[in-house]
Amino acid sequence: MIERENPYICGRAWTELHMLQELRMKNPLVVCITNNVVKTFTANGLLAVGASPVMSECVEDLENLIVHASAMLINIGTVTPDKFEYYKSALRLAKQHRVPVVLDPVGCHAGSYRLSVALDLLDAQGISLLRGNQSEIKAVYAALHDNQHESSPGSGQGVDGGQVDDISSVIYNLSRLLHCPVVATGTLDYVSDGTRVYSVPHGHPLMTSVTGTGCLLGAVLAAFMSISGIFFNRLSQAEFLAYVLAYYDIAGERAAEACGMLSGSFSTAFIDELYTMNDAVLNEADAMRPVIVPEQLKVYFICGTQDVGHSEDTLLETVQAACRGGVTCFQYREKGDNTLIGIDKLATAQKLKNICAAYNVLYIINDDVALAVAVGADGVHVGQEDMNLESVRNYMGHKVVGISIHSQEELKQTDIVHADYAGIGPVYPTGSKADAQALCGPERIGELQRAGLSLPIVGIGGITLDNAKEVLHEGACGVAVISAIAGADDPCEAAQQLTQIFKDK
Ligand SMILES: Nc1ncnc2c1ncn2[C@@H]1O[C@H](COP(=O)(O)OP(=O)(O)OP(=O)(O)O)[C@@H](O)[C@H]1O
Ligand SMILES: Cc1ncsc1CCO
Ligand SMILES: [Mg+2]
Repeated sequence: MIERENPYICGRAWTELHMLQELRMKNPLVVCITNNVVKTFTANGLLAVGASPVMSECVEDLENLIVHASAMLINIGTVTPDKFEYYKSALRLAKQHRVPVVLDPVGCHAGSYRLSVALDLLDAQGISLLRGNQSEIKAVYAALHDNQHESSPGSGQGVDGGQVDDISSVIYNLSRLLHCPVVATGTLDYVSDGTRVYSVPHGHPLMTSVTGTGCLLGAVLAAFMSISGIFFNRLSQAEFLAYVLAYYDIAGERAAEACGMLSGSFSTAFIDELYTMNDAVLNEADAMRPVIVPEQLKVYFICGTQDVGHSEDTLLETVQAACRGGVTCFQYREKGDNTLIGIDKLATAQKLKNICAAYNVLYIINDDVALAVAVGADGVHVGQEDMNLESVRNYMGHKVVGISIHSQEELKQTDIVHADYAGIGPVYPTGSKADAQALCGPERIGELQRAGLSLPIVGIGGITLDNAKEVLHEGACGVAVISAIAGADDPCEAAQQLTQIFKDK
């Protein structure tokens, strides 16, 4: 986290994260129902992190343990029909006792029996987090999304996986389908809570040269799930999990150095690093990076009190209705005469954050970087006239940064590496922006892409149900609207109709 004074929090800065300290203080009991290959490594790894492991193999035993359990891991690595029955009973017991469960669908890309086991467990609705390598996660998504699993012959691979091209979209969509966060590991790790997506640029290839680093990660994530609640006023679920991944992967990097790059010694060195690491590493490192997937930008609603008769109540009602209608992203933009400032703006921004959180809607603040940091928004959107992009990135850290671009000249002047998505417009005439630039038409989107703009793009300005499709056909991932929703008689219905254009695109 960045240490910097913020006018909205009266000179206070972010305090440090103490995730490891909390975990070690709690010393959570993690019940592991795991495969025969990795039991000792998993138990030693959990002890090194500061959790208390117990491996359990039958319901009679689990009925006693569950009363004291803080978390559970179900890893299907050496599944048998009998064990499958046990997993189902374990899941039922965990649900009864409100114990969070991490599912590791080991090898489900390699064999259809494993896949059907993983799908049945997910179908039972008690899984709190799904963690697999990228190939496993992709197999689960393909089965649920395309109904492919019955005929799938398997990949012909072992339990290890490869890289998957569109893995960030896969985990975002899968997390929304399953209503639980999803972690996919590989060269980069990815996590989504169905609202945000982060990549974690850490780890070491040696982590794949010993078996069980993924399996242990599932157990470590389970341990951290047991303390996640105390961080939710500061971190989203996705950020919390990304910090756990960063901790784990940085331990892998340090272990690779320490063991002289030898795979046999790596396991021991890795346990040592998990044991000696402290919270300082999370407060300094480039722990995670934001990822914007096209689906997050589909229907992007922008609103402030100026758009709804200067009434805070109407603003909150309108945003709630839009969220109910299915918008994927909301930007709080308070701009113009007689709009909210200072403490009033802060209070409204906080209420809007709570509404977005309740509906899995990405929450972005317009222009006001300090406000975005103060309320812990998911990101900020800035124009060409605002703070320069590199400063915005430094201030926002791993949060999303959006930038408005109107022309090729502006694209050339923009330090685009610091942005995560671009807003392009005005594509059509609009009455919602007093200082709007010259009309650029939807063609500008394709033109800027051909000129090298590779960020996800949202079109903006005068977009309605009637012209929205042209904007998508030009290459935008989504449409940003103000009046099409805020000015509608029924904002919920207006939002719903805009989401429909993606169904028959
Ligand atoms: N090429 C790589 N470079 C850096 N780190 C990697 C690489 N591949 C995997 N990792 C790290 O290794 C750990 C395990 O991920 P992996 O995807 O190998 O899991 P897995 O296949 O389920 O492992 P297993 O089933 O053997 O336990 C993660 O922390 C991940 O970040
Ligand atoms: C190698 C292997 N086979 C089944 S489980 C397992 C451990 C890594 O997932
Ligand atoms: Mg695995």
